[in-house]
Amino acid sequence: MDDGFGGFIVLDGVEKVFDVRRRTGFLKRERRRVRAVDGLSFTVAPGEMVGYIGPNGAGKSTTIKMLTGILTPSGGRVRVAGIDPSRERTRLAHRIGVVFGQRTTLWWDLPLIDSYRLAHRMYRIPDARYRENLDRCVELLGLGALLDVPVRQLSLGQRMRGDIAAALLHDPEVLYLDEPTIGLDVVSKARVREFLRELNAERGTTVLLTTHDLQDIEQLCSRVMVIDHGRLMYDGPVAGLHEAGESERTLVVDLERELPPIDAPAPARVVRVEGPRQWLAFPASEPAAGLVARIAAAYPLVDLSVREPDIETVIARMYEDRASA
Ligand SMILES: Nc1ncnc2c1ncn2[C@@H]1O[C@H](COP(=O)(O)OP(=O)(O)OP(=O)(O)O)[C@@H](O)[C@H]1O
Repeated sequence: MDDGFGGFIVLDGVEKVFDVRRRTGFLKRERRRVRAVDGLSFTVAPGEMVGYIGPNGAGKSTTIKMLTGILTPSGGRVRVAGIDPSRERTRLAHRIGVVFGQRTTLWWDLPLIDSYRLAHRMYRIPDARYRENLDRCVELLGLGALLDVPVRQLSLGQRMRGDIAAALLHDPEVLYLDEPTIGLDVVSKARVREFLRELNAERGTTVLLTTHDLQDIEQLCSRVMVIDHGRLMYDGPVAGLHEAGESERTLVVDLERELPPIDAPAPARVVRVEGPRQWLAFPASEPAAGLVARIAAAYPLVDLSVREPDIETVIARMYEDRASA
């Protein structure tokens, strides 16, 4: 639903200030105001899948909490599906799903299926709809063999898939994901990403994704927002983020023997040599294939891998660029 302001999720000049009291002596207390979100405005259209990233303490969780109605903004206006989250938290709960990678909403000592049965009753999901959604999640997330296993016995990847299913049984139109791939192995990450891609494509679910893993964003989102000190620093395509931060990937090359630094075509260049291993930096916006082919043709190559830039580095470089502009 559009609320007349051109978005499904709308933030307009939103602020959140925390009053923090700190003990500084026997009877002394110091009051400090933390401006966690500082005049934040953005809109997300229905069906968009948007990355929401920033360094630690940037204000991401505070934003998500205001979007779910857990926290009330100190100023400005928030609307999700036309609903003011802090005023109508319960009504909104039927329209949104939330997954926190670091916490589970599942019942720890009970078999996985019991948490789903509870959600069925709590959200008053019609029986046929519940069955259909459960079957779909079980199939796509590979939960079949896990339904009767107590949650505490699940691996992190299994638990995360279980949590994602729990957030989707009531057919939410919006899904907030906070670090959904944190701590997962490569296979589990790929499975979670594939599922989210399908969910977004087939159901048109609007997704707001918070993560420290740049690959989550690159593989899932066409748009990314960067927040720092509670303010929006960047809002645009993922490729533009690399350009804005001039971020670089690293090609790690293992040669048969120790050799002088590889003669790489600019702007790629060797940044480190350790015995037969060499590290080459190259622009993240360019594919690695050409560089790899050139090196493979001219050098005795044993192995290679590509390392992605991390979000903190990309954002740090954005700052450097702005400071020197
Ligand atoms: N309940 C609270 N009381 C006081 N200060 C808070 C509270 N919640 C958050 N803050 C402060 O607000 C700022 C933003 O925190 P927030 O948790 O939103 O950041 P974040 O971007 O989610 O960080 P991270 O990536 O570490 O989770 C931080 O300075 C944090 O210490």
